[in-house]
Amino acid sequence: MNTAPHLIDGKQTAEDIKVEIAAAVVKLTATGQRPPHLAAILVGHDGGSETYVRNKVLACERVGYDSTLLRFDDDITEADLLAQVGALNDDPAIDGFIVQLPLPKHIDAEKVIEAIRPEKDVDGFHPMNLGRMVAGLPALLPATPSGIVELMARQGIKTSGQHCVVIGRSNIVGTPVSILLAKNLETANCTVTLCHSRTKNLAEIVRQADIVVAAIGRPEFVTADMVKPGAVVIDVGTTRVPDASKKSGFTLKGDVNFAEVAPLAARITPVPGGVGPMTIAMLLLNTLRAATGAVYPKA
Ligand SMILES: NC(=O)C1=CN([C@@H]2O[C@H](COP(=O)(O)OP(=O)(O)OC[C@H]3O[C@@H](n4cnc5c(N)ncnc54)[C@H](OP(=O)(O)O)[C@@H]3O)[C@@H](O)[C@H]2O)C=CC1
Ligand SMILES: Nc1nc(=O)c2c([nH]1)NC[C@@H]1CN(c3ccc(C(=O)N[C@@H](CCC(=O)O)C(=O)O)cc3)C=[N+]21
Repeated sequence: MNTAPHLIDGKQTAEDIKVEIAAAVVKLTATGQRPPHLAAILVGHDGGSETYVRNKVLACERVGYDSTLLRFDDDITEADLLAQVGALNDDPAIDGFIVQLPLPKHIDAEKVIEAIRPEKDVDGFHPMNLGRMVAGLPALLPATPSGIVELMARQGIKTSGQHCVVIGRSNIVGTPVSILLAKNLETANCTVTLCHSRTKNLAEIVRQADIVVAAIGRPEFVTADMVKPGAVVIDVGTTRVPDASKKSGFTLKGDVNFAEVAPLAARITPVPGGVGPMTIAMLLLNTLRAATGAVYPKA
């Protein structure tokens, strides 16, 4: 079975974007400005989070940004974490920062996100940025949803008038991507259905989709019987499933049963190498926009 030609290569597309960003950094620094500076706060020792944060820091170096990683044990108090957020807010050498999720249970993640200054919120999770996005105002857009839109745009996938079924309604993926895809934007104008754990007849609804976006965190949840032949399938899920045959001890699984679904999909994103690298590319792009005052003009 040859599935390669219809793979949506997120890794390559993300590389293309990083080359563009690196060129913009060269231009910026040639005018005497310092390079953009991204900081990340990581609490605890979750393996997945460590990988993503490390990938983000490496990506910064690749495009010529400065980066700072602040690590804390998972017994850090909410007050101490909020103080760290405040320090980054006030640090003129930091253009943008993220607080890696999930946070330990004793910390209110909403409170931490709201404490981030919107102009430094390069994750686009702050209610100000989400609200501006909904209103169609310039905003720092959440990285995974905007990465999905950008990936489809650069891969020439037709979205206008298409029925897109999003599975999952989290604040960081499902809800914002459904809003973006429904907007009157060049790569959007979809008719969107948003499904979640209370959806009745989920399989039947997903089968009506021209475009499926799966963001639930359940490995191989979307099976062949749920997908209309010729549909475009975007797999956001990244779950580490124990695998003794791997040196790392796990395999990264998407929310789509790739072996079953790939043969009948028109185009499909792989995991890894699909949406994940785009998330990082869009985070870098947001950092450039924050550094240059593209959304919130610098004082
Ligand atoms: N590639 C990337 O860059 C990124 C990948 N991810 C990955 O995407 C996945 C989803 O992440 P995230 O959105 O944060 O996850 P959350 O756990 O926050 O949300 C999961 C959503 O899926 C819904 N859901 C769960 N089970 C079912 C089911 N059986 N049927 C229908 N809906 C269901 C939930 O519904 P309800 O609301 O009713 O509970 C919820 O809305 C994870 O694997 C995560 O690792 C996340 C961010 C970035
Ligand atoms: N504040 C915050 N912002 C986030 O953006 C955020 C977060 N918290 N918490 C967790 C989720 C998850 N997430 C991913 C990012 C990149 C890959 C990625 O690059 N994946 C590679 C593989 C990486 C690997 O090998 O494990 C790929 O799919 O090809 C995956 C997942 C961002 N998230």
